Amino acid sequence: MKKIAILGSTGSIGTQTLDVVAMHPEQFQVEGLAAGSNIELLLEQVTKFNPKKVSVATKELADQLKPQLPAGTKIYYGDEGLIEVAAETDSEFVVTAVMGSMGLPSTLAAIEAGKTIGLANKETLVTAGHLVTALAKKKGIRLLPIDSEHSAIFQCLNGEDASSIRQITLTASGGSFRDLTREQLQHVTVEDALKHPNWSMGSKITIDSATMVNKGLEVIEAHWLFGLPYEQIGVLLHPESIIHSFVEFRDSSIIAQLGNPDMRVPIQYALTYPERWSSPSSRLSLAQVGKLNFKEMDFERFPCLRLAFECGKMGGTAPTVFNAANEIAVSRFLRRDISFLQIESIIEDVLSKHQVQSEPDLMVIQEADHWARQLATEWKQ
Ligand SMILES: NC(=O)C1=CN([C@@H]2O[C@H](COP(=O)(O)OP(=O)(O)OC[C@H]3O[C@@H](n4cnc5c(N)ncnc54)[C@H](OP(=O)(O)O)[C@@H]3O)[C@@H](O)[C@H]2O)C=CC1
Ligand SMILES: CC(=O)[C@@H](O)[C@H](O)COP(=O)(O)O
Ligand SMILES: [Mn+2]
Repeated sequence: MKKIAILGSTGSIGTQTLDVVAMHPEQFQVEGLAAGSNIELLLEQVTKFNPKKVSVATKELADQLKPQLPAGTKIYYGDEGLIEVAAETDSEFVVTAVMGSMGLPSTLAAIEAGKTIGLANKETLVTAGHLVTALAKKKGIRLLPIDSEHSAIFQCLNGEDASSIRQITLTASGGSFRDLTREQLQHVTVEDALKHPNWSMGSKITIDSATMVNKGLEVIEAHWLFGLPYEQIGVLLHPESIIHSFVEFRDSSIIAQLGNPDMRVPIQYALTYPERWSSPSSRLSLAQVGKLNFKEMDFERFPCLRLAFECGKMGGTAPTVFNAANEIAVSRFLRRDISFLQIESIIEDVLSKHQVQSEPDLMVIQEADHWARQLATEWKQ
């Protein structure tokens, strides 16, 4: 029986992780669950999975939930609560599925405590990839990808190392507005942006997909997970999201991973690695699909992808600032405070004012993150 903890259990990845757990009740024991403010759903999850520790965003929420919890479940809150669930349970495996760079301290704490990581929270690796991967290496900890593209690359590699690779290619659906011109993007709404063509996900990542920031974050995530230079990481537009990503090896063989878009597959693969278990995901019929489409990425149409490559290559605090500015810009767009195209204006403006620091330690990373958030919050046209 594998003992696990889930950070962000009430979100899109968190609930699908619990779906996988529920399909294999003899194989998993849930030791800890951390949520933000959805205490009704957290309580349902506690009733069903009986964790020993839970955490919520604030003391007020913890006080509200506490009287309803079974005697065996302890409750914590805030950043320390998240770290408690990440590092201080009997779990051997932690799924990191909170949204944003707020997941960094708990991910570091889980690694420090010797837990295997099922990594969904890509912002953590973008913000401080050098610190996370160095700590994982020092502790001998595996970072198993949950993000669909990275799970695909991981499956294609199947143990082969970076020296066999000519290039990896991450596929991109193009997001909610892939067929719109930049002119048309001026008038799009939040509701339209939230309609992803292929995946049902949390609102922040759905907006990131429409701006192509998501693919930019994934390029940086791939750099850290697979130890590849940016010159060996490509992106290809693939509207159907059937090929989740592929690897071209140095002998010119290409291996791709395919399947219907269903996050339960990469989540389960991370949880059961190196084994493959049966899954309820619908089978892919290529005969029914008939045809798959591909297109070169247009960096003029999707400038955030170009910015992400530039920040990745610059390194240091550049990706930290790219990510933090984007997190604030997306939350402002979702609050209808700025327009869709102003998301990229904010990222560009904040980056243009940033003095990149190389080899940043955790404190420098946190300062850069904080600085970028403040500028992005105050940004006006
Ligand atoms: N959704 C997907 O298919 C994919 C997601 N990812 C990545 O996975 C991560 C999660 O994405 P997704 O599941 O879509 O996001 P959601 O917005 O659906 O979920 C976010 C989770 O974080 C929790 N949370 C928010 N604030 C806090 C807090 N202060 N303390 C603890 N938990 C908190 C939320 O709790 P609550 O709701 O209770 O407030 C929720 O459980 C992101 O980094 C995303 O990029 C990667 C690939 C695919
Ligand atoms: C499911 C998943 O992994 C998301 O990150 C997904 O990749 C979003 O797709 P696009 O960013 O390609 O629209
Ligand atoms: Mn992805």
